[in-house]
Amino acid sequence: MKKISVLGSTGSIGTQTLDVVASYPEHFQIEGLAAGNNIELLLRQVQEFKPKKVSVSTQELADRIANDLPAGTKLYYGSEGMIEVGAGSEADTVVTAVVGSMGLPSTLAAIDAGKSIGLANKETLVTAGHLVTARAREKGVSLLPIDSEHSAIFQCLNGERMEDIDFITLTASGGSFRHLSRDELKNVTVEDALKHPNWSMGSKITIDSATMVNKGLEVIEAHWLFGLPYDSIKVLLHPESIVHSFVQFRDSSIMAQLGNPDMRVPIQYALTYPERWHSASPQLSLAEAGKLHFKEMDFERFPCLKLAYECGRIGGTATTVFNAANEVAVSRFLNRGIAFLDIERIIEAVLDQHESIAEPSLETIAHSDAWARKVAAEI
Ligand SMILES: NC(=O)C1=CN([C@@H]2O[C@H](COP(=O)(O)OP(=O)(O)OC[C@H]3O[C@@H](n4cnc5c(N)ncnc54)[C@H](OP(=O)(O)O)[C@@H]3O)[C@@H](O)[C@H]2O)C=CC1
Ligand SMILES: CC(=O)[C@@H](O)[C@H](O)COP(=O)(O)O
Ligand SMILES: [Mn+2]
Repeated sequence: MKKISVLGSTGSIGTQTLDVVASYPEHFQIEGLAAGNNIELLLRQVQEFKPKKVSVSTQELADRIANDLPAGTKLYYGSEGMIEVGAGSEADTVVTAVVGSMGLPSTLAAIDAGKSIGLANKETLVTAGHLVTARAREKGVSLLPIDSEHSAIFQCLNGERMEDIDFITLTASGGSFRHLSRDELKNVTVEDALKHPNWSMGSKITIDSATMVNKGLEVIEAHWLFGLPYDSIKVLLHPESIVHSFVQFRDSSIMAQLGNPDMRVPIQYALTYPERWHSASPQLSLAEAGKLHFKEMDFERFPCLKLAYECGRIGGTATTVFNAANEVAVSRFLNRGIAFLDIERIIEAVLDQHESIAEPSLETIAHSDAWARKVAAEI
């Protein structure tokens, strides 16, 4: 029996993780569930999966559900609550499915407690990749990628030697506005931005996909997960999202991982690795897919990707600030406070005011993250 805790159980990745768990009740057991504000869904999950520990974002929400929990379920709240549900549980694997750099403390705590990490929360690696990967190495803890592109690369690298890699390529759908010119982006709406062509995901990552920040975050995520220099990480437009990513080796072979756009596949792989179990996800038919398309990335059309590479190459707190400025800008856009193109304008303006600090401590990262959020909120 594999014991699992899910941080962000009520979100897109969280609910799909529980779908996978529910399809193998004899092999998986839920130890802990952490949600933000969606207490109705959390309570339904508690009834179904009977976790020993649950957490919500605030004390007020905890008070509201305290009497609705079964006697054996312990209740926590806030950042400490998430740590309790992950690191403080009996789980073997903690799935990090919250959004944003707020997932960093609970991820680090879970690593310190020796838990395997099913890593969806890419912002933690962008914010503090050197600390997360160093701690995981020190503790002998696996960081198993859930992000579809990174799961693909991880699968392609199985049994391979790093010195045989020429480069890896992350595929990008192009997002909701891939058919629009930069001029046409001026007046796009939040509703249109939230219509991803291939994937059904949470709102923040869907906006990141439209700005191409998501691919930028993923380039930095790949740098930390696979230890590759930025020159060896490429991005290619692939509108169908069927080839999830690929590796090009020095003997001119390419290894790719393909499948329908369905996150239950990489989630399940992270939970069953190194085994492969039957999946409820429909098999991909290449005959039905017919043609697959690929196109070079246009960095002028998608300047946020260029910015992400620049920050990655600078290193230190540059990526922390890139991520934090983006989180604030996306939230302002989703709240209808700014226009779509203001997202990239804000990220750029915050970065212009930042001098990167190399090899930052956790304290320096927290300080840079907070500084970037304050500046991004006031632009
Ligand atoms: N969705 C996808 O297909 C993919 C997502 N990812 C990454 O996975 C992560 C999760 O994304 P996604 O599932 O789309 O996001 P969602 O917005 O769908 O879900 C976010 C989850 O985080 C919870 N949460 C928010 N604030 C808090 C808080 N203060 N305390 C505790 N929990 C909180 C939410 O709770 P509540 O709803 O209860 O408020 C929810 O459960 C992101 O880092 C994303 O980049 C990566 C690849 C694919
Ligand atoms: C499902 C997943 O992994 C997302 O990160 C997805 O990749 C978003 O799609 P694009 O960023 O390619 O539009
Ligand atoms: Mn992805």
